[in-house]
Amino acid sequence: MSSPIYVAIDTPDLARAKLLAARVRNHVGGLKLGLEFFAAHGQAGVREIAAIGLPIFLDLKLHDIPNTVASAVQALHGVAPAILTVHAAGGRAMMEDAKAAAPLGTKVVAVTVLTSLDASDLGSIGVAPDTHAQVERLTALARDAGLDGVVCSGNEVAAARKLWPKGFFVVPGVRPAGGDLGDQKRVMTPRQALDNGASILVIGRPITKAEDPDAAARAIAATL
Ligand SMILES: O=c1ccn([C@@H]2O[C@H](COP(=O)(O)O)[C@@H](O)[C@H]2O)c(=O)[nH]1
Repeated sequence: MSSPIYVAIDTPDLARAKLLAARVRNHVGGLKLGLEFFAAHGQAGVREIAAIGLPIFLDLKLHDIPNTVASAVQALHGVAPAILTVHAAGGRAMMEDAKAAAPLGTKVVAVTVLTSLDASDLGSIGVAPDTHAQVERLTALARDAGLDGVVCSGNEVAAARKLWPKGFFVVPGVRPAGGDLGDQKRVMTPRQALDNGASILVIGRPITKAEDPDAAARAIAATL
């Protein structure tokens, strides 16, 4: 079985992205490319990283009116990522149209509550300050819209899976015990996140900022 670890290759530097991907490729299950990389290198860059041979998770977190999101998803057929993200807050119609426009075989998953937010952040944007309730609400919406799964933190993944036993659960905000949190607020260790029901773990800086990224990836994999 392949590793549940997807490494977030968050850099606008193509040469560094390729180097990081090559260094970790034997210890992880996939590579995640996000806004930082896509804004700098677009689909041509995604194809260069995909050539390494691991599944690509394209984390664009699309959030717009349904027609715009569906057109953007349609335009991604040239790279056909294994996983693609939209924001659940875009609503049911947006998620339905995104899934309908996606290439066959691409899992479309919805971001519920960003792992960089806590209850008081939700309050500050006019949402009831309860991250669990908001994740549950948006998980049910994504399920009913026909998506493949959701993104949430390890704190909510067990409750989300209860609502959607066959869903695909992506968990970022993953830190080895005692690791630097950076801007993440809802975090969990890799082992705990898997035990709680994560399908895959997204791990960036604990690997990419380590002095020896392959050793860091190996060490995390050994805890699973
Ligand atoms: O809620 C979310 C959704 C996506 N992410 C992304 O995951 C990685 C995490 O990187 P770390 O360096 O391990 O913190 C990053 O690419 C985010 O864009 C998230 O963190 N939380």
